[in-house]
Amino acid sequence: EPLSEAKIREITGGVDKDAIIENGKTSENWLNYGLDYGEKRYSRLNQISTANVGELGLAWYYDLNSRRGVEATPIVVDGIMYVTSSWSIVHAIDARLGEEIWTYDPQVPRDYAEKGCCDIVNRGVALHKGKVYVGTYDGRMVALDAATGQPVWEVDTVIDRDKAYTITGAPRVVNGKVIIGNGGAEYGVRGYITAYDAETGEQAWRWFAVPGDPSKPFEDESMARAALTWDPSGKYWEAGGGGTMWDSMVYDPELNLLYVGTGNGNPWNRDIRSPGGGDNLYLASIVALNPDTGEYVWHYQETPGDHWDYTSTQPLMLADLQIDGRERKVIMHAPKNGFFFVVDRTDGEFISAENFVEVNWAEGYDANGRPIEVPAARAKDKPWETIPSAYGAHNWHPMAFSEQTGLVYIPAQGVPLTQLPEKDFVQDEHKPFKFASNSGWNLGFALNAVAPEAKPYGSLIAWDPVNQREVWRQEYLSPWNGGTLATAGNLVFQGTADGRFVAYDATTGVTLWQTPLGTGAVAGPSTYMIDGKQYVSIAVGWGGVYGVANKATETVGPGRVYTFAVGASGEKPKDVAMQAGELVQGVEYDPEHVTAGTGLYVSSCAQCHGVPGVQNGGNVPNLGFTDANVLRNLPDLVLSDTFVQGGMPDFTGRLSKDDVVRIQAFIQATADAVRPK
Ligand SMILES: O=C(O)c1cc(C(=O)O)c2c(n1)C(=O)C(=O)c1cc(C(=O)O)[nH]c1-2
Ligand SMILES: [Ca+2]
Repeated sequence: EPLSEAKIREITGGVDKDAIIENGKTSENWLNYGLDYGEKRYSRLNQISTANVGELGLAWYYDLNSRRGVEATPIVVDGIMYVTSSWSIVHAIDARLGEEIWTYDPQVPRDYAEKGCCDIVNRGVALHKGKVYVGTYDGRMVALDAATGQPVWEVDTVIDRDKAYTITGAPRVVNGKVIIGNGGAEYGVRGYITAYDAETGEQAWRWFAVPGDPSKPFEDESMARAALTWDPSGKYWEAGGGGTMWDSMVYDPELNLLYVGTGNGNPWNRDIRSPGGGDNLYLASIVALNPDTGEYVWHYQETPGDHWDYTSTQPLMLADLQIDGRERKVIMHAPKNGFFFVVDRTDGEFISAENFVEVNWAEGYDANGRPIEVPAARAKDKPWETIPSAYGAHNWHPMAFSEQTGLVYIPAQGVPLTQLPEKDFVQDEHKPFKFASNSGWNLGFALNAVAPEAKPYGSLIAWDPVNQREVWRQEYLSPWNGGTLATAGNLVFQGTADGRFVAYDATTGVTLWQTPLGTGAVAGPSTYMIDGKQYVSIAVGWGGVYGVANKATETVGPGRVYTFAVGASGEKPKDVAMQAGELVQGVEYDPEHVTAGTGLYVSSCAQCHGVPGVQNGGNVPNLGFTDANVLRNLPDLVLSDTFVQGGMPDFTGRLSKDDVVRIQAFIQATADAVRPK
């Protein structure tokens, strides 16, 4: 029997601060992005355990009708699930049956796709007193009636529509305010976070992560102090500075503090952004704010003077740990820079940091919490192989902390990359070989101008945060594996890049159960009870920044939610086998065009399509494996709106027909060069 609107109103109407805190004692529901306010993703449910996890079967699946990245953690209350798919589309699902209640499409203009760095993704909704909140890719915050999916209010979060601001993160609701940060620091924006009254949408406060033009009054004291750490000769405020808070926000109700992770600088290259050096506050930091006023309380900067896209937006986690015989209220964090941080969340005091993967930019952290840098990592005239790279030793994929084992389960990785400082950099200039600059990127580095030596890897690391050491590790076929979930059944769940959903023994790392998902999974799973039975759900849909151009599965499937229960025996839909890619052949070209074509490909195509014939294509096709007729027609296709509905720009006015002929030459020549003789 379908749920009535009245029933949905009654159930969702009860979701508020008290309900989230109360739910922390049982984990019956999944009411907030990371489960509880501290976002440990540790469920107290233990009906599914190491003893019976082998009997998990498919309860239901639900098609999200999307072909791009799905990064959302399903929110569930009393059998009602809310999840998002690509293009910020919201699905309300009856989780008893796996059937649609409603969907809401915010109609993001498809040509907005190129204004975000990293796929048209969304990490999910917030739920509060009968309303569902979604941040849209084009930067709006929309409140929906949880029973009908009808918009109740909508606000534009973007302060300057000439800049490439996006939203990909899940909003959080704290003390009756819905809070969201924006993305855009690869392009050149000034990062900020905004709180709106959850009932009306009226703006309550806004906090900027970096200072604006120092010749004008600063918004607050924290900006005045931050400005002292930037060199104004670089006119950082014209590009915006960066510091976008595009993912993590956690809340401590006792201390009434909101913690956010801030992003990288713009451009990435500090020598351009702030020529005289400086820490460039508050880039790559954990910042504590008063959630009622937006006032700055304290910060801890993990990567002073960021130069490598070492964002600190990765999921933060609050726990109470026994350290040196004392109980400490801490934040645990594994940002892109490869170190695992434990910080006192009452005042931001540094407790410890150890690298959880190989790193080459710093030797460690001193007692004051400053990195001991390797000088060559800031070489001005030489290429530097970044380990970890801008993909992060850990990215947005949520980690989990088991209160049973005391271990943090980190989706860790390495994706090889070199960066070479760019000469004669001009902000917002489209220039051949300047990566993605025809879509507005500004890095101040050439990427992979020199081939990296490292090999890609992906691992699940079980990390002891007190002793700062690895306890066990699972190696994967590929980087870019999904978020983790820990449960009181002594289990860790994770979806993988190679298309499996796996349950591990949380203590030993032994694989206890796995099932194919048809496509790579990147999102975090959730678990909940319905009518006395425990379920585990995961939203799949391969994508995100690594997933647009690479994949590790032999099959492709649409975005789906899969839900599992002990003893269930539902049938999985058939996976579609990938057509084995054949390198494109026989398109005539002028070899003299190849070098110019390479530069234009790097500035216009590589961000999504990857290296022709070398990468295999992710959720966007690799052009080395395209049909010869498509490649012959490339000028017509690129200089038209043919693929705009899929998110590809019409390059009319930004590339000439001659330019595209050169790109065509590069693609065919590269396919010929990599073809086995
Ligand atoms: O600087 C930014 O504003 C910004 C935004 C985003 C985003 O909103 O998705 C990502 C990144 N940076 C980023 O550096 C990054 O590695 C990344 C990966 C992803 C993803 O969803 O897979 N988003 C982002
Ligand atoms: Ca970034």
